[in-house]
Amino acid sequence: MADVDFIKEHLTSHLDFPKKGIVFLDIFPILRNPLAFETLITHLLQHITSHTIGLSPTKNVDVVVGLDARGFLIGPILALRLGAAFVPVRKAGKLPGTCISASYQKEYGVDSFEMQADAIKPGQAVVVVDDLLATGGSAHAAGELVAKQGGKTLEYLFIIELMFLKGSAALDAPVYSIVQSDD
Ligand SMILES: O=P(O)(O)OC[C@H]1O[C@H](OP(=O)(O)OP(=O)(O)O)[C@H](O)[C@@H]1O
Ligand SMILES: Nc1ncnc2[nH]cnc12
Repeated sequence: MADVDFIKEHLTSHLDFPKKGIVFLDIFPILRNPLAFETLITHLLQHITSHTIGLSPTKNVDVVVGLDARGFLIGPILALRLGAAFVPVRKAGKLPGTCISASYQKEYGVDSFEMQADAIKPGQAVVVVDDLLATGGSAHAAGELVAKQGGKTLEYLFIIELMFLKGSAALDAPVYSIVQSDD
């Protein structure tokens, strides 16, 4: 698809960042180009509204959950255009008020995520968005936080999926990624 190729052209890779042996895929060149950024957002919205299982003409996405930090660049825009709430999942210690937490292992370390305790209401339909799926640890922890509040994750959305890490196997809902990387 032309739009996928156009998005792909704006990804760059950085060997040995942030640690030796990691090939870091950078999405920021997409955001530097307004047409590429618009293409990305339109692609994801088109996917959500026409393919996300659990949606129908009468059933909408209630909440877009975005992961700290690069999920914050995409999630709020999707939420606004869908007429949905945006809820951040942040690294531990960054959110005020009562929070729920979940810890996770990622491609290069251990971390803990938090969500504000009243952010999602039982039964709400949720999509979780981030820039990249690696081991699935981060997205799994986010899904755990959604489930703890009684939300229903319909789908996990990413710009890039590192296929060799098989992160989608860790998740409790379908995964959609625009670009699949094998190395
Ligand atoms: O599937 P996983 O193995 O959990 O890895 C994916 C996560 O790793 C990266 O974020 P990172 O933890 O580097 O944090 P940052 O966004 O604050 O840089 C990326 O943006 C995802 O959130
Ligand atoms: N290889 C990678 N590139 C960018 N972000 C990542 N997060 C985890 N692994 C990553």
